[in-house]
Formats: sequence, C-alpha cells, structure tokens
Amino acid sequence: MAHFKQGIHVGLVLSTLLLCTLLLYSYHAYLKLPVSNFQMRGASSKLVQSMHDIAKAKLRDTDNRNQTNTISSDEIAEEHHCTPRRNIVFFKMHKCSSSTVQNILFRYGEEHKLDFVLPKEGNYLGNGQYLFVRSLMMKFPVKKYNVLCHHTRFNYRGMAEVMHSDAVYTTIIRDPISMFESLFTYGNFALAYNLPEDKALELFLEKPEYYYAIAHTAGKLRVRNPMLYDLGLEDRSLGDPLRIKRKIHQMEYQFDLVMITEYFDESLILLRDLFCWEMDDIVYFVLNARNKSSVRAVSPKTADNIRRWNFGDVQLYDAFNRTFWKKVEAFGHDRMQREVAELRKRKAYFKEHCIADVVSGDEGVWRPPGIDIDSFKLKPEASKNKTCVRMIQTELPYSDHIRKIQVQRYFKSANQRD
Ligand SMILES: Nc1ncnc2c1ncn2[C@@H]1O[C@H](COP(=O)(O)OS(=O)(=O)O)[C@@H](OP(=O)(O)O)[C@H]1O
Repeated sequence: MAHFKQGIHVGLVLSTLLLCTLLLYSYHAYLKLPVSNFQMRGASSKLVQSMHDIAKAKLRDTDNRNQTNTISSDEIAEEHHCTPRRNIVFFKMHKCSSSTVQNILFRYGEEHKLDFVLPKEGNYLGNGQYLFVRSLMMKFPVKKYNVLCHHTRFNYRGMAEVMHSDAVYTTIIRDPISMFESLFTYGNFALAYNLPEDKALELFLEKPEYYYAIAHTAGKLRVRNPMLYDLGLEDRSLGDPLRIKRKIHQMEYQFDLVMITEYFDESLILLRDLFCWEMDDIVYFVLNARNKSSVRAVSPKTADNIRRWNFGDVQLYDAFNRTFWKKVEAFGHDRMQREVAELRKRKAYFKEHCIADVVSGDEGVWRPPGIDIDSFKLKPEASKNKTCVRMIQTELPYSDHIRKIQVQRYFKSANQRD
C-alpha cells in the first residue's frame, strides 16, 4: 500500500513537471507569434507586414479561410528585405479619387513595362455591372498579369485567376456623403429618375426605396451602398445588415490596404510603404475633380438621409477608417508627418515645373453633360517632359496609350513598332 501511494506521488510529481514544461513551451511559442499590425513600429513594420502578407497569400492559395497557417522562418527571412511590388490589384472604386491613384499606377507600370489587365476598349472591364471575370479582358500571351486597376466589380476569385499569387490588393473609399453626392451628380441621376436637377438628390432621398426599385428593374444604377456594390456585394444583399457585415469582414482578409480619400496623402504614404516604392513614384496631380460650380451643397438633413440609406457604406467607411488609423499608428505618426511633408514638397516641385494653368471644361477631357471637370495645361517647356505629360493625362487617353504599348509589346514585330 505504501509503495502504491509512493507510486502515485511520484506519478503526480512527474505529470506536474510535464504539464509545466508544456505550459512553458506554449508560452514561448506564443511569444514568437507575429504581433498584430496595431503593435508594429518603424522598421519592424515591413517584417510584420511581410508575415501578414505570407499568411494572407497562404490563406488565398489554400482558399480556406478557416484554416490556421504556420509561417516558416525561411519564408520570413526571404520576405524580410524590401522588394518593390509590381504585382498589384488596385480596385478602382467609383468617385473615390481612384483616377488619381490609377494614374500613379499607369506611370509606374509603363516605366517598368508591366503587364496590365486591360479592357478591350475604353476604361471598363465589363460594363460596371458584371463581377470581374477573365473574359472581360484583352488576352495577351502571358500566364499572369502585373497590374489590374480599371473599373470593374470586385471579384476576388476572378482576379486571383489572372493575377500573380503574391499580388497586393488595395482600394480606396470615401466619406459616403460626398461620395454619394459626387456619384449622383456626375452620373446625372436626375435625368435617370426624371427629377428636377436642382432638387434631385433631396427628392430621391425622400423615397429611396421607390427609386431604387426602378433602378433595380433597369439593372443599371448603383444607387444603394455604391461602394459595397462596386465591391461585388449582390444587389439583393445591399440592404441586408448581416451580409453587409460579412462582406466587410471578408474584405479585411482580401485587401492589404484600404485607402481613404479624405486622407489621400497619408494613404499614399502607406501605399508607398506597402509597395516599397520611391517617393517620386507616388507624386500626383488631382485628376477628375469637378469644378466647384458642378458640386452640389449637401444640407445636414440630406447628409443624414444619405447616411441612413447607405448604412452599409457608412459601416464600410467606419470599419476601414479604424483599420487605416491602426496602420498609421503602426507606421508611426511622426514618420507619417515627415513623409507627407516630403510628398507635398515633391508635388509642389512638379507643379512648379509642369503646370501653367488649371482649366475647367476642357473639350479634350471627357466629362458628363453639364459637369465641369478641372484639368491642367502644361508649361510650354514641360510639354516634352514625359513625367509632366503623363501626370496630367486622364483615364481614357492613358488607357488607350497603355493598351497600344502592350499590344506592341506582344503582337507586333520589332519593325512594325513605331
Ligand atoms: N487627391 C484627392 N483628394 C481628394 N479628392 C480627390 C483627389 N483626387 C480626386 N479626388 C476626387 O475624387 C473624385 C473623382 O473620383 P474618381 O476618379 O474615382 O471618379 S471616377 O469614378 O473614376 O469617375 C472627384 O470628386 P468630386 O469632385 O466630388 O466629384 C475628385 O475631386
């Protein structure tokens, strides 16, 4: 009996020791886990971001969002250095300063001879209603493409099929109030709903369900939660709180960076950090801005109505605003201030050297009837400077140019090239 008790005692001591060892081991393993983006600081941010990227790439490759992925140290070491990103999806969100970002990508892609996913003509992959699928694009003899940055409806699977597996996914969103007003006015929804132009927005928002039903039948207009619509949320889910929540949650995994129009320069600094690009790669002039005379004032009541009707976009904006500021915090507020100041200095430099004048309603710049768009006139000496010329080039002519050089690259023999 005494032996038996002693045996139990020894057994208990041994199992306690084993348990302690296991606990210590797990704690050690826990400490080695990647910290969240929120905790990132300065130089370490790229490493953690890379780990995050690898984890996301794995998530995508396995296409199993519930699976837990382990990251090997080899993978981390390989990703530790900063290599400029050339495989990029920029989901071009309507009326969210996306033409300005697209121009940055056009310039970088042209300079580095990257392969773009291109519409067969014009600037839309599809007609704005279809989710992206490869049949909407021009075919080139390449297995995968580098950059996708034209208007379409977001479809992660469809895009992943044509993009490299390490592509970074980005987009931009805007305050739902100014976004909706811009979309409504620029899109001339007054005409579509047969409403008097000067009160169309207010009248639409008095009976949005009624007008939405008309739009729905016509299957044409993105008038409810337009950002979520662009992001691929099905029409029938645009008023469904649960599906909206799920969509936003899914986006947290699918996008590496969601920029914010209201913090455009800060957004570009985060983009530059993610892409590992030079400061001059992200300089820009604001493109596709309406002249003030074409912008409608929004009263507080109308603003409330816009928010109520577009509650999904409001949730989207709020969620990614929080994510955005966590990223800024991780990046470092001081560093952000310094880099924004540097970007603005470079912008001022290019403005001084390139721009003679800002004009409104230029015939050469596409604009909807009745809307004036601001555009730029170059200084005579800048008209031969490629950077200046490209920086002011609007979406349609620049898309044509990119299409032309890509066709030349793949389909025309050397002696046919001009
Ligand atoms: N840098 C920067 N900062 C703030 N706002 C900016 C910027 N660049 C463009 N914009 C505004 O974005 C609107 C145009 O958006 P898009 O280019 O996405 O429009 S489009 O869908 O391609 O037609 C358009 O908004 P509205 O003028 O209100 O229509 C532009 O003024």
